[in-house]
Amino acid sequence: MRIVIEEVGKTFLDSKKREVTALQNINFSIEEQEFVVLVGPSGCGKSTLLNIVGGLMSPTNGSVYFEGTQGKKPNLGIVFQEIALFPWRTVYENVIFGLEENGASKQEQQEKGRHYIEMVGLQGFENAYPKQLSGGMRQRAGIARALAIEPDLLLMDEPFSALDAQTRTLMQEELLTIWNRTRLSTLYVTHNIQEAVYLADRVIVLSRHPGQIKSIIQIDLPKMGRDQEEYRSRFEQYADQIWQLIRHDAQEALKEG
Ligand SMILES: Nc1ncnc2c1ncn2[C@@H]1O[C@H](COP(=O)(O)OP(=O)(O)OP(=O)(O)O)[C@@H](O)[C@H]1O
Repeated sequence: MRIVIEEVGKTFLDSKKREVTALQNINFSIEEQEFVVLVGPSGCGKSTLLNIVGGLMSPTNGSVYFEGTQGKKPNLGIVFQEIALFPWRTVYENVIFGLEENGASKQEQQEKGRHYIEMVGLQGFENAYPKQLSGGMRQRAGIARALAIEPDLLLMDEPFSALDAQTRTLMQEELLTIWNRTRLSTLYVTHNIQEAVYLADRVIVLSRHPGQIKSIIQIDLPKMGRDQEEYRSRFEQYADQIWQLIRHDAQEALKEG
């Protein structure tokens, strides 16, 4: 599905009731089967924008259109950094949660539950509870739950940032493999530039105060296997280009704490 973000702005009131413009004049689209990554320093409005696209927050200005839904509510799969699994449900029960909510038949729940548990590599853990799983496994379960409803758009907000570096690298690889099988339109938030270049078809770089689009960069590297030796120098060029765009804002963010 194609999603259009048009003239989106968001203003908050801070603790002293002063207006803070978190987002201003945001225009971009997420094309059918496109993986778009939002990147920018702390406080540039990445999460706010993701929440607005996901309908969890309303914009002060502008709109988000889901093309072809004819006014019907789009189906959204959401994965957050904090693993929001229900602790009292098993992996299987967590994965089929959205299907139950959508009124899917028991047979559909079973088929899709099994399919997506297998896709994220959690077969054998269907009856485990979240507390019995490692952080990486919990994130896999969260991803399976988001995928099971076969969403029109997959939204991911720093899904791997609480994981250790090695698990994170492995999960990035797995996410690409999963994405390659599902080809879902995806909006992914990170402040990790390497992760952005590794995953994205396009990287949207945000500046802060107010959060605006600084640049949109198409990553012209093959989608799979970008970390191979032959692409290393182009990979690093993209990463450097993005860092140069963010550097000043990141320094300012650091000063403000
Ligand atoms: N509910 C709120 N009330 C007031 N200000 C808010 C609220 N939510 C966000 N903000 C402000 O809006 C700006 C953008 O915040 P947001 O969390 O979207 O940024 P971010 O890029 O996701 O940051 P980080 O990378 O640190 O998570 C910040 O200045 C933040 O303080």
